[in-house]
This record gives sequence, C-alpha cells and structure tokens, in this order.
Amino acid sequence: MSALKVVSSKLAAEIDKELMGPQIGFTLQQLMELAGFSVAQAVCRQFPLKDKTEAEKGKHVFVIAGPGNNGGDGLVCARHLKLFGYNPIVYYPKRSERTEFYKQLVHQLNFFKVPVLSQDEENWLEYLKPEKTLCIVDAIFGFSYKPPMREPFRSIVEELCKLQDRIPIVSVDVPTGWDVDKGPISQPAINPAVLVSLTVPKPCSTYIREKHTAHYVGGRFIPRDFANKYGFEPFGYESTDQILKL
Ligand SMILES: NC(=O)C1=CN([C@@H]2O[C@H](COP(=O)(O)OP(=O)(O)OC[C@H]3O[C@@H](n4cnc5c(N)ncnc54)[C@H](O)[C@@H]3O)[C@@H](O)[C@H]2O)[C@H](O)CC1
Ligand SMILES: [K+]
Repeated sequence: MSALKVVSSKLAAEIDKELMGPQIGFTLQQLMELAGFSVAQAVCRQFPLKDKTEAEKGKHVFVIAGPGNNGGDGLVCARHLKLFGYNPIVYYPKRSERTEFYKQLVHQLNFFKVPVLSQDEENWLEYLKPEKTLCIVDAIFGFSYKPPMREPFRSIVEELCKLQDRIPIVSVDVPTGWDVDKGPISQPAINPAVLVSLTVPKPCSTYIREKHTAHYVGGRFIPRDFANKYGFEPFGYESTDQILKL
C-alpha cells in the first residue's frame, strides 16, 4: 500500500455534510458540477485528442451513469467532454427521481446534442467496441454502494468486466463494485485504467494496482484549513487545473 492521503467513507460523508451544511452552504449542484468537470479534465489528460487522426477523434466516450450522485457526476462530465471536443454517449438506465435536477442534467445533454440512450436500450453493448470507443466512464456507483449489486447494474458491470482489458475504464471516485474502505471484496467489480478520486482519495484507492491504474484527484473545492481539520494537506494542483495526477 502507498502512503497516500486517504479519508474513510465515514469522514468523506462528514466532509460532504459540512460542505453542504448551513455554515458553508455549497449546494450539491455546485459540487457535482466541479466533480464532473474534473473527471472530464482527467479524460482529456489521459486520452488527449491532439495529434490524433480524425478516426480516433471520432471515437465515443461511453459514459455509464448510475442512479445516485456518482451518476450525476457522469452526466456533468459528458457535457464538458462535448465542449472539449470529444464524442460522448450516455447510458443512464435507472434515472433518479430524487430531484428535478437530474432531469435538468439530461435536458442539458439534449441541448448539447449528446446522445442519451433510452433507459431500456437493449443494444448498448453495440457502442462498446475497441475500434469505436476511446474509453468508458464508470459513473455507476460511488461511496454509497453496498453489495450485493442489484440488476440492471449487475449484468452491466459483468459485461464491462469482460471488456475492460480492451477498452480503458475511467472510474469516478470509487471503482464500481468496490467497497469504499476495503476495495474489491465482492464481484462484480471494475478494474479501472484510471481512477479519479473526488475531494480526497478514499481508502479503497490504496488497492489499485499502481502500474495498471493512473490515479488522479479532482474536485478542487476546499481550502487548506478545512482539509487540515479533516487530517490531510491540500493537493498541489497546478495553476487553474481541476485535477492532479498522484
Ligand atoms: N464531495 C464530493 O466529493 C462529491 C461527490 N459526489 C459524488 O457523489 C457520490 C456519492 O453519491 P451518493 O448518491 O451518496 O451514492 P452513489 O452514487 O454511490 O450510489 C447511491 C445509489 O446507488 C444505489 N445502490 C447502492 N447500492 C446498490 C446495490 N448494491 N445495487 C444497486 N443499487 C445500489 C442506491 O440505491 C442509490 O440510488 C460520490 O462517490 C461522488 O462521486 C457528488 O457529486 C458531490 C460532491
Ligand atoms: K464509479
């Protein structure tokens, strides 16, 4: 295990609660926008379009969004990827009814002409071919996932596991199927090529295989004294970057 700065799931939840509490007053929408923006930046850093052929530039970034806030990060990420010149496609099989906000994120994707597959799209795997797909963004589950995985996500993640050696997967905050503290202790579980930890890495990130997985931190929205209060130093982001490769 590396000497990475990590915070437990319990502490991560407390950080979120305080950031969105009455004293600080961030809204979920604000944090999600910055989180999704960071993930889009990490995709650009890892898979730059510069010097790529037109065929490679036309490849899809396949974003799979889950039912909670991790999925929301994915929806935001897809919108920014489109602005950055990528060709995202979104699969959002179980849509959150929690707030109007999720519907608004989908409307925004329509406005940006980002295809959002129908909820019962049976042929979603057709979009996942190494020759057509640049990478997959795994925004299925984050720090609130509790096994065992229920359908339709179990079948989806099983399919992704079969493809992950041929198409790189970028996991948002926590690789889907991993326990946020203990890592890949149950199946199915994604083995990502890239992990983008948000705010601060969670303990599961110490179980990534360092040679196999590029690790970024993103979600640059806390000041030094707040980080120190939760036992870690702020990350050394450069200039206006929203991500830092660890
Ligand atoms: N401060 C930050 O770092 C921010 C992080 N954000 C992202 O939010 C997620 C955590 O979001 P939350 O809504 O709490 O949970 P999840 O998205 O992980 O999942 C909840 C969702 O999943 C369903 N579910 C749970 N277990 C199962 C299962 N076994 N089978 C099927 N479905 C399951 C559950 O019912 C819910 O619907 C964090 O990781 C970040 O990515 C925010 O963007 C804000 C800023
Ligand atoms: K994820």
